Amino acid sequence: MERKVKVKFCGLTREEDVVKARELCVSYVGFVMYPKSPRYVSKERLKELITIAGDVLKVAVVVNLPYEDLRELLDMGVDLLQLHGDEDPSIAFRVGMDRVIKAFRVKDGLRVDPVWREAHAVLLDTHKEGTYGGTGETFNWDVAVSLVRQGYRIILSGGLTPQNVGEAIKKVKPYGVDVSSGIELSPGVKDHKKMEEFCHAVENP
Ligand SMILES: O=C(O)c1ccccc1N[C@@H]1O[C@H](COP(=O)(O)O)[C@@H](O)[C@H]1O
Repeated sequence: MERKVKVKFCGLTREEDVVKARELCVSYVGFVMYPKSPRYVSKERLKELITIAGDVLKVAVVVNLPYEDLRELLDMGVDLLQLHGDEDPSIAFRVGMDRVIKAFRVKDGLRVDPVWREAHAVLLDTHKEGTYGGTGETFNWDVAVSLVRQGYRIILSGGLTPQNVGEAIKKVKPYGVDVSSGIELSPGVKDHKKMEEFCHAVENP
């Protein structure tokens, strides 16, 4: 039997969007803890949002934070840390590899250290100079196909939308798919119709 592709909705900032995600096909909700992002949520806001996320896995998206801050996020009730910067495996081993989604911003010549196979998953996003994520742009999915074939548990991200996610799933066969700007009205404000359409497209690729 075909395995169901996991869905992660990322960059949530509003209660109503978390509630809507719970009602849909979503396994993970992500909150961006990077202060320069237009989708940034503070720790206080994170606390409020994770209390309404229910059984959905709660992911804190972070960029190059020190160990103490990562530990604090886990202690607050976050299930997984999405390391979206230039983090070294050593910090992931310190917090627990099974609590880590390691994000890579894909560009030519990307090399993934095999040690990241031990992480919960490897997330592939689009590389764009001057930004860490949320670009809304796709990358060459052949890179993802190759890593899936090498046995990595891949969450495909970067520019996914209700229109292209079916094609992406058929080509890459990822463990999961992740979307932020493709289901938005504006940065941090999700469009409930697009959220529904995204889930429909994942379930009917
Ligand atoms: O969204 C951001 O501003 C952001 C900032 C810093 C790190 C990651 C960020 N976003 C992540 O980027 C991917 C892809 O987003 P998109 O679908 O292409 O818009 C996703 O995991 C976001 O959480």
